[in-house]
Amino acid sequence: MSVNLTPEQQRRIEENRQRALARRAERQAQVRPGCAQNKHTQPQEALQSVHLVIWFIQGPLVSVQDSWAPEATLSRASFLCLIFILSLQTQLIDTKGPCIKTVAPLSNVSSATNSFYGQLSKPTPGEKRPSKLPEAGGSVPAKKPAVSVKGKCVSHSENRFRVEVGYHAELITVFKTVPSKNYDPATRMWNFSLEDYQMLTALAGKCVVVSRCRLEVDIGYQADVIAIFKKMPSKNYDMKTRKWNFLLEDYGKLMAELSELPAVEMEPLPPAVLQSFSAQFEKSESRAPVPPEADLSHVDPQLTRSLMPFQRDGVNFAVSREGRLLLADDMGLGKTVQAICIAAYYKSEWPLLVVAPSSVRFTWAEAFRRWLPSVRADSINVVVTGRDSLRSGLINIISYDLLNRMDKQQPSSPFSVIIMDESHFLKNMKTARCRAALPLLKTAKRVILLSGTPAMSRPAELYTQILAVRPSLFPRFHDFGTRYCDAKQLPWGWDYSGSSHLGELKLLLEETLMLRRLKSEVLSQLPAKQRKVVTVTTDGTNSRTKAALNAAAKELARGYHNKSQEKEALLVFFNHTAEAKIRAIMEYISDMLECGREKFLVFAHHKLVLDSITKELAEKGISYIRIDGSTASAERQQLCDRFQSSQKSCVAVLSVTAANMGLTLHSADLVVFAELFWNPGVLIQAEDRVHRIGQTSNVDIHYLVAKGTADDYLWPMIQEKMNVLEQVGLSESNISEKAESASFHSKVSTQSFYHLHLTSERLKINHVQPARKK
Ligand SMILES: Nc1ncnc2c1ncn2[C@@H]1O[C@H](COP(=O)(O)OP(=O)(O)OP(=O)(O)O)[C@@H](O)[C@H]1O
Repeated sequence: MSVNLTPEQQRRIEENRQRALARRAERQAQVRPGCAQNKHTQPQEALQSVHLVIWFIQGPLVSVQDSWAPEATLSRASFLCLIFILSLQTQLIDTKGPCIKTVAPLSNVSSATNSFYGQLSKPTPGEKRPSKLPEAGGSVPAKKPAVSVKGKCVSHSENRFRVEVGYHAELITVFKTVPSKNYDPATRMWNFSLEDYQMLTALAGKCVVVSRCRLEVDIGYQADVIAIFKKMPSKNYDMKTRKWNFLLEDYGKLMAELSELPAVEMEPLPPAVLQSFSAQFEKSESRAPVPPEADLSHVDPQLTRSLMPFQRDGVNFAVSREGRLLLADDMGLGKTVQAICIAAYYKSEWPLLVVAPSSVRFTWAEAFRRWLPSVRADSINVVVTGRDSLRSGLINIISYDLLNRMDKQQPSSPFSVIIMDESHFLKNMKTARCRAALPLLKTAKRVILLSGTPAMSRPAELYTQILAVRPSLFPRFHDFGTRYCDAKQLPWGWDYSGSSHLGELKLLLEETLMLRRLKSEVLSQLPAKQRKVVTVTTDGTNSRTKAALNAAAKELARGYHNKSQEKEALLVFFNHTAEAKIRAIMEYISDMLECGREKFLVFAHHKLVLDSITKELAEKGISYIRIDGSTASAERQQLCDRFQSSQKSCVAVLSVTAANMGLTLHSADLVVFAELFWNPGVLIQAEDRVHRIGQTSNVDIHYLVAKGTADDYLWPMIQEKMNVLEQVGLSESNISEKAESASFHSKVSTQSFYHLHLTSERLKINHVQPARKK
């Protein structure tokens, strides 16, 4: 519950604050006589400054932002359980050195809305800080490092709070400057009036880039701050976000002015942002310059003539970035052909290395033969075993896993042009494949990363790809993690699994290294994709399976402290779910065939499910292809060709993990997900085997979801991850939000009946049959 401060209380707070500031200025002048007149003299013994940061950790107790606003609604109770960090500037005294002017920005302040900086660390009103324009890799006023002391603010008595913190001499000096100070010998702690709370704290804020040319300031209310905002030529107040935004070219001026305010601490933009938008800080332009047309006269005309206009733009972008980019076009937009053209532009620097998932190595060889007929077929070397040479061809194609083994044989890399297909394979720095690939990428002059889903679940997965293309942007993962992964320090270490400032990350990637076009943007003629969630039941499964399913559900529901135990329990539940869903899956497939859907894809995860489907299709005499982890790379293309050219009913039974990429199966227009998978990127990739260049019909995607199974956990998890990817521009649409919903009840159930809330006109016609009740 919050209690509004009366205007009188607010006035008194402000008066107290001003009085305290004046007293402090006076005292400093006494302690450092030279300093008052001459800012470049420093006292011998006085403490320079103390920097106080307070973190609210108990959200429900306090309206954090309000707590520093003059019209604050600050709860008295909110002082309970406040955690603060006292950061002491430990600059030592040097008679000849300059007086303190600036304070280091605290790197551990997590957000503008929940942190306070101590005004006592600030220059006194008479002191001036140097105002600087941003420099690449630097920030606005340089500040000295601070040391943090952790403690708590706790309710002491009515209208008073006490600070629970270990002994710190400098801190005590600060406490003694607070007008309402009182030392309680019983608790052996200092306590203060609530009215002096603001004296100990300061308003913290930060800038976030919100468009190519504008930044937004995230800060609480303070009249002086608003006055500065209003002075900025490019000021704009966004009524929706209730925040002020400015052109990037005003950033230096804005920061310099804000740094003059004693009770305000602004966190500067990260160096990577300053570096990426450096031209924008000079003069902000809303439109990115169009890359000049690259001279492709030396590339095979067969290839250049076939490029679609957006693909040609992709090549121009790559050349304008000197052959280093992450091409993140939607699946099926022809990244392969663009990559081949970009690599061909740099042919004088070959041999070329292509690293790809093992399942698509031969597809790549085929693509080179098709698009670059000028390269002799025998100069294309597909590495198949660890004993093969990696350097024998002009074009060398190898899988990620083999690369790891080859890397040990061949210490120095001869490759200056490298294509990394499905570059999200590099998402985990700790994996052997990533460790093998990064040194190669480091020495290569041209780095062409391809992925329709560069991050499958969270922003942290982008880091290695950014490092590969632009190593100078975030040399340290932690810097990336604190800004974009909502890094949190937990008792066992840092957690980077979150996400933050996603809009800025998207802009930064687009500005520097990533090109991503969506099908909806560039292929207006490509038909729509319609998703439907079909609820199936597990009725009719045998009692043993049901019992196992229920036991697994209970096990998961009991709650875990440990994430890995919880994951394990979910996996067990997922396994039992597979078995419990088999009957419903089979009925759904039969129904699709019965109602005239002749060709479609069925994705499943468990071998048991894949086996059951193929067994039943074989028994019914329905033609099918199957691609799973055991299918040889060379055989996959033949199976796809068979499916693509088949004129009669044919079902492609595919493993969601082994067949979600590198395949073109657009002769079908329906994809059924018999099982879910926790990684939304994998699901979208799988969908796009059908929704790609060459598709002429609307595409239907059906997700079979069973209530009371692991799907209840997986579906929301997928949705949540999808939301994050959508914000960073790496997913066109949220699977579940845009999906229509339908229910499909098993025929064998005691209540079995067709209850399909059908959405597609075609299905409606086929399914409007008398309800088949038992
Ligand atoms: N300019 C073009 N002319 C003719 N066919 C093209 C062209 N560009 C792409 N295609 C065809 O479109 C299909 C999809 O291309 P490709 O496999 O390169 O897409 P992708 O973006 O790499 O997809 P994924 O991310 O799913 O691997 C392929 O069959 C390819 O041959």
